[in-house]
Amino acid sequence: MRDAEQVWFNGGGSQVEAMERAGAAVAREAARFAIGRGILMLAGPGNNGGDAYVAARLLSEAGHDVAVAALGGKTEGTAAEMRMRWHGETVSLEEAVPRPIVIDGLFGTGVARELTKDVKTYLHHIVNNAQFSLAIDLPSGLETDSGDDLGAATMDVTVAVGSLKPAHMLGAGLVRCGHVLLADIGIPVSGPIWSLGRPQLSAPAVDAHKYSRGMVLVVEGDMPGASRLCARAALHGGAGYVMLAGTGSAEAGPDALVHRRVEDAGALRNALEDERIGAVVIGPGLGRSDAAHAKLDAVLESPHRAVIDGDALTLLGFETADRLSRRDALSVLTPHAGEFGRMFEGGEGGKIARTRAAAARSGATIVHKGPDTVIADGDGAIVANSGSSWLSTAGTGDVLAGLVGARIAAGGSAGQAVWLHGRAAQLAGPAFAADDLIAHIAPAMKECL
Ligand SMILES: NC(=O)C1=CN([C@@H]2O[C@H](COP(=O)(O)OP(=O)(O)OC[C@H]3O[C@@H](n4cnc5c(N)ncnc54)[C@H](O)[C@@H]3O)[C@@H](O)[C@H]2O)[C@@H](O)CC1
Ligand SMILES: [K+]
Repeated sequence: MRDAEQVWFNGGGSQVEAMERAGAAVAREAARFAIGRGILMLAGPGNNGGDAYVAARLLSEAGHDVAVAALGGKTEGTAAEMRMRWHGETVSLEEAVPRPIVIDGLFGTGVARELTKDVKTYLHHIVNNAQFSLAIDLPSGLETDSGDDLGAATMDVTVAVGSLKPAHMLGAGLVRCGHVLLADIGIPVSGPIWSLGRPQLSAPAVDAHKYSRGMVLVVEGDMPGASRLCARAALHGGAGYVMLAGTGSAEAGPDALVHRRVEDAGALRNALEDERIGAVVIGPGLGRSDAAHAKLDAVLESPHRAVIDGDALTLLGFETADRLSRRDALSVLTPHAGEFGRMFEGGEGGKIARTRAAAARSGATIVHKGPDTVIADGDGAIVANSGSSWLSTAGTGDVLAGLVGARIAAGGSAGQAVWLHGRAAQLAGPAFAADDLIAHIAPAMKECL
């Protein structure tokens, strides 16, 4: 957004015009919710406050009852001009009395440090005593690139100005923002970071056969249930052929699943010689024995696309970037936060920046899981909000790994798998077990055809 604004200013756009548009967008949304109730507008010293003064003026002109509570200190630049154009009631934040509607324009993308105790106390008191709260651009006290909480209050609605910022989809922002509305202010925005939308998929071609649909080999581990969940998800994720390669202890599950006896890494290497394989999945229930390690080596040394999950990520540890950057074929890693930390310790910035850096170092696509899943590769990042907090149950990661295998074997993307997984969870409703999730993948896919 910062870059987009700069380009727009260079092309003759003015700060005043941008702020008028932002304030107008906020006033439009606020009016829909206010329905005649009194409005308290909180205004800070920067441009977020500038937006607030514009919105206060426009709402007041439209007949709303508006008071402004201004943060002490000097207002600068365009915001100062907008403050001068506001002729209504203004009190200090300390003096402000809560009103039914609160609009928070204290700080936006410019918040640079923890809110002071005083500001935080007043802000929370006012928001908690309002019937409805709306944040301009971001809840004040939410760090824009990481979603870190620097003292923000939880809002009902946040009007994102011009584009979504990472904090609308990451970390504490998931709770603090409430419902996010995106207001177009006529400034074109583009960049390498996206939010995940519903993918467009197509039905198999008329001449499709099981191998052209994508063959997925799932390496069975010490916990056969996990491998089986993964393989079943791959079947329902659209793969044409799914083979579970192991010692047969997982021999159960749908008859469509092909079991191949693979005792050790040597046998796995033989199985991996099949050129028809579209993707290999290793990690779900794999275990961390020497035998598991040897199987992982066999997969990494194969020329196939690979999905690396669970124990396989822990086995790789700090060698991940080194080993994966030597692979020619696509590798997709699906770590949760703990596994990510064991592979790529440290790293600067928020989840998006850290995941992009790890993708650049390893050459892999990284699906950094959580309620704010970040999918990064060399081209950029896509952020996905999970779809359902009920996904926080054992086995859902195995299902995702199988789905990623199915989609990349079919020439699709990890993002498709993440979307299908989240949507299947929504369709499954509350308190599902990972097994049940699989039955909802096909209905989720139907929405993409
Ligand atoms: N640049 C533009 O022309 C546009 C900016 N827009 C608005 O401008 C916002 C960004 O404006 P700014 O960059 O001025 O930044 P903000 O208005 O978010 O905040 C910056 C100000 O807050 C102070 N500050 C930061 N953290 C603080 C803390 N913890 N305690 C006390 N003071 C603190 C800073 O010293 C600075 O004065 C966006 O979020 C959006 O609302 C919109 O008007 C659209 C156009
Ligand atoms: K704000």
